[in-house]
Amino acid sequence: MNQSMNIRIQSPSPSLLLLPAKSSSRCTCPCLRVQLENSSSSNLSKTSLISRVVGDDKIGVLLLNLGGPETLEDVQPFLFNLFADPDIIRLPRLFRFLQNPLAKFISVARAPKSKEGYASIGGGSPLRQITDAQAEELRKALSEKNVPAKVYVGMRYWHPFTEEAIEQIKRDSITKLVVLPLYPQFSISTSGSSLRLLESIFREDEYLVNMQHTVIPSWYQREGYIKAMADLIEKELTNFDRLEEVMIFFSAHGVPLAYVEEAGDPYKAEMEECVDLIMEELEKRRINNAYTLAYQSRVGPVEWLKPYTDETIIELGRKGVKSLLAVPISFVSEHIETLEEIDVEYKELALKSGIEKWGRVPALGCEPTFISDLADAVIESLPYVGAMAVSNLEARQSLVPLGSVEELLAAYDSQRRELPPPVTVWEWGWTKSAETWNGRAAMLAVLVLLVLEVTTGEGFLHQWGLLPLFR
Ligand SMILES: C=CC1=C(C)c2cc3[nH]c(cc4nc(cc5[nH]c(cc1n2)c(C)c5CCC(=O)O)C(CCC(=O)O)=C4C)c(C)c3C=C
Ligand SMILES: [Fe+2]
Repeated sequence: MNQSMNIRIQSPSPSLLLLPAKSSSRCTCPCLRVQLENSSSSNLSKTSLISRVVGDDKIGVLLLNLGGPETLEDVQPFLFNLFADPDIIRLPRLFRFLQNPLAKFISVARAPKSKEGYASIGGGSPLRQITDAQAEELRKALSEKNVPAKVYVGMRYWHPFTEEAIEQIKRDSITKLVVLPLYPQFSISTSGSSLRLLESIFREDEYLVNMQHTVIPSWYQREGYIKAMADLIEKELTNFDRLEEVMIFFSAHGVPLAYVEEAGDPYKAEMEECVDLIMEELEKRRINNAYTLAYQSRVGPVEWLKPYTDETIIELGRKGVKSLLAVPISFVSEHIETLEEIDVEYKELALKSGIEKWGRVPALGCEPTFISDLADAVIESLPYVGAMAVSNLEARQSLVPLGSVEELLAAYDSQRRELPPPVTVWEWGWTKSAETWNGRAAMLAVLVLLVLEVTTGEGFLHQWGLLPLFR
């Protein structure tokens, strides 16, 4: 949808500038392009141009990520933070007051199963450690490209929280900031949620008003990233005896279907395009294997993006596929859903379903081609000085459809406003206020029942077999 998405969010103040993440090898980013074009006539080296862009500024890069529990005790509060996010559990405006009680309920109900998963991968998520390492490698890569920068990590649901990173950015007196979500593809539930939080922090902070900043909303189309993914797949294929018979199985984290179909989340379109680009790159290397894309890790009772990974594995086994290479595609670090769900659960399912040889491509982590490409993305997106930034922004806007992310978030919000409530009880009343109070009373009653169910282990959800849906 938005291969060259770039817009300026029209927020009160300050605005977040969203820039496209162009490929370094065919950089069309006007700010740098203008500079580089000028350079050939004035014989300035690329290095001195970059140092002119950087000037006396203190450059910061903020990596946004999900965060994960570091110990088993962290699991329930981490899940609470996740489910308390209105971009993860979407309640109609009338029922927003139930967001936290509901998050409490679901986090308590889900914690035992999640803890088992985290216990099986060593007692906690590796996400903080890996993201810190990526930040350090990115800092080094930027420094090698003559852009001295500090790189910060801001997690959405666990330490170091985005708020903590922002405080450090202020303490370090950063003057130019590039915001880089570590999700290759944009989803309302991941980058969207982090950017929404960031916008609310920026809006209320006087220091941040004066700091230039740009956002790279997604970067799945970058040549360096695509090549790095193709490299990993190519290497892993060599572990199979008859590599031309291996089915390349892209498994992406799912999102509820309504995000895409009703709220305009570009996630599915970006994911499909990303897979196509990787396969095109492999074809250039004469690797023409069959491939498929499916979605994993669904949570809760609603429909998610299909096909589901588990159902697809069973189907492939039934069709006689014998060798499968799983490729986690929506995330660039190892995490619970690669280490436990793919490596243990899906592998077991595949072997049971008749697949004889199973392989898995590792997550990118600190792979050098990838990190170097991220550094290029940052350099191409550096907020540029004063009026130049505005005129270049206008130039950029003429290259691409305007307002993609803004429209996306606006569409999402308006859809949320129009959503019918999850239960119809609030329509009992015959005045607005009666409706409101009827609704609140009914939801509270449901909550009390839910809490009783969780504490006693008995009740209507268990009877209807619904509780396991949260597990
Ligand atoms: C692109 C990646 C991700 C999308 C999209 C996404 C959406 C999404 N996730 C949940 C619920 C849970 N996610 C959990 C963990 C988790 N999610 C992602 C990535 C995406 N989520 C990662 C990388 C991780 C693992 C972090 C780690 O600790 O290693 C969890 C907790 C784990 C568990 O209990 O299974 C939940 C719950 C929803 C509801 C959602 C979209 C609405
Ligand atoms: Fe998730």
